[in-house]
Amino acid sequence: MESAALSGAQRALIRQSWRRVRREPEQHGAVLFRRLFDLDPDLLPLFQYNCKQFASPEECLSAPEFLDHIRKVMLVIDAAVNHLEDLPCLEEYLRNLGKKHQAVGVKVESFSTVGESLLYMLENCLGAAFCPDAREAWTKLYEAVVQAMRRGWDALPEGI
Ligand code: HEM
Repeated sequence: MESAALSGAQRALIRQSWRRVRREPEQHGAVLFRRLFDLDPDLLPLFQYNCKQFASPEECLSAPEFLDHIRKVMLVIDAAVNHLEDLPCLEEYLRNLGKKHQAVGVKVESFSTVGESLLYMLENCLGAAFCPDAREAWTKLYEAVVQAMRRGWDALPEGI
């Protein structure tokens, strides 16, 4: 993972903004996923627990299993923020996470929409404090995370 791309100032901006978000991960994670389903409603059917499909984003957003997924996503972002100086130590975990998402039918392109939703959530939570420099720093960090997950897709043999 390319950690060199993040400057010291960018790492500071990321840590500072995440301090506000991490206080209420479920609430902010729900803003992220509500936005995701607004931008791409076709992602809803990918979330099925015990083979049951959700009838609406609202139903999904109130299911305990999905709330667990929200917590898992926020924990991965938290881990990235806690390892800004050493992102490569997350490489193997993220590559495997990418593989798992491919296995449940996620398309790698959908992670761009997740990125847009993440920026939306940060703006929603931080307001004016989410300045253009902070947006750029978060965009770089998210890209590094997705690049590592993408390598999980690339790692699979063809035809699987
Ligand atoms: C298009 C967006 C996404 C979809 C459709 C999706 C879907 C899923 C599904 C169906 C599962 C398995 C069931 C579950 O554990 O709830 C899962 C697991 C998981 N997802 Fe996602 N996910 C998405 C984005 C993300 C992102 C952005 C992250 C973190 C950066 C993430 C982190 C995780 C984690 C940590 C697990 C548990 C993996 C394990 O069991 O080891 N997901 N995801």
